Amino acid sequence: MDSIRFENVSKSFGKTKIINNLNLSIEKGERLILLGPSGCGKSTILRMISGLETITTGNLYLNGKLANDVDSGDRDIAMVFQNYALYPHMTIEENVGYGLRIHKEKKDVIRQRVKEAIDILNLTGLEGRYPKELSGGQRQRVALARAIVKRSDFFLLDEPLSNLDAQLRGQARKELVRIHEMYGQTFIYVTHDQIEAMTVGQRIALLNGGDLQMLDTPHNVYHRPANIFVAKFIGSPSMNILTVKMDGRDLVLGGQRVELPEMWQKKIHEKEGRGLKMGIRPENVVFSREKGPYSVKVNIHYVENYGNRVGFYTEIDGEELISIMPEDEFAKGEDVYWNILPEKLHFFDGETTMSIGYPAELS
Ligand SMILES: Nc1ncnc2c1ncn2[C@@H]1O[C@H](COP(=O)(O)OP(=O)(O)OP(=O)(O)O)[C@@H](O)[C@H]1O
Repeated sequence: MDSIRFENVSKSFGKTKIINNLNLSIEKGERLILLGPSGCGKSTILRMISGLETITTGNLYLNGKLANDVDSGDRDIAMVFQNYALYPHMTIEENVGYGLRIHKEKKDVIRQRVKEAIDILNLTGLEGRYPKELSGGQRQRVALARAIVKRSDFFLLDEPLSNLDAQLRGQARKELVRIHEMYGQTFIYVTHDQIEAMTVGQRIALLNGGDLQMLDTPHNVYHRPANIFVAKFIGSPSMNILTVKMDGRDLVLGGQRVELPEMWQKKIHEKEGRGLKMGIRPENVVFSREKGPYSVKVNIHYVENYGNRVGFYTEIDGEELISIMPEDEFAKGEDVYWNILPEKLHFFDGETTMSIGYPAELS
């Protein structure tokens, strides 16, 4: 049975539609990420699950039961917010146990669960301090401890790491996965950080402008993007997208022709006549001084050294193409071959922007 199910759910504020006919089924115990640009409706979805926001049309089921009109307090939910929302006048221990006290749990149960949460989150020794006496990372762990003591079915996290610096975020990501593995609750995690999405998620729901763009594993979202939006949103620098044309058996780009292997010929010809966009990730763009079986000549316009790798920029018919390679091999102004790797290509319908799919040989 699914644990959370949105069925044709829309949400409007006044006349503005924020969520557009959402159908989304989240499995019990799953770690699902809601990812998308600012304002796409991630927090609104989380708030509808928690009952802090109403549903305009459609149905929401929690553990198989219609929950549209169930009060927030009657949904078995723990939430962690971006600003942690700790009570400043309560000690850490009091903050962590607060939800249990409100629910009138027995004193020894509260004591035991609070101790366990404080241990798990490495807060031992800080029990008597107040939130203002903690670092950002410690406060974030208190917010997590306060949520896990509730042992709720649903664990909702709204950008819980966004106030931490990059190093702490890396540690906290592992911490979150560890906690999920310990308790196995259904975990819904809102972020606009693609690294967090890729590393924490078992599945990612990628949204844009209130529409679900793709729901799949991090691997498939990265390697088999459903459309150009998904392809460009995930990955940094983002996927190169070039406007190309097929002429007979040849792919035409930058006035040059490359005969593609048979597997792509079939796939592309099924979709002919609608304009074609070709995608390739920067790490799969290989430049060389030697011509390969599928090559076009390009001129390097710009070189950027990132320390552990180097970005080479070129243009094809006015569209930018970036290559990320391990070594600083080529100079600005140099002509090189772009040796195209057919198994690393993506093709999209130029009108709908949807992926045309992949040859059977690559699936
Ligand atoms: N109570 C409200 N009244 C009117 N508009 C709202 C309300 N809450 C949210 N919105 C609007 O709904 C849209 C989606 O907001 P939401 O907070 O869900 O986005 P988000 O994807 O979580 O964004 P962010 O990553 O910036 O937090 C935004 O345009 C926002 O301005």
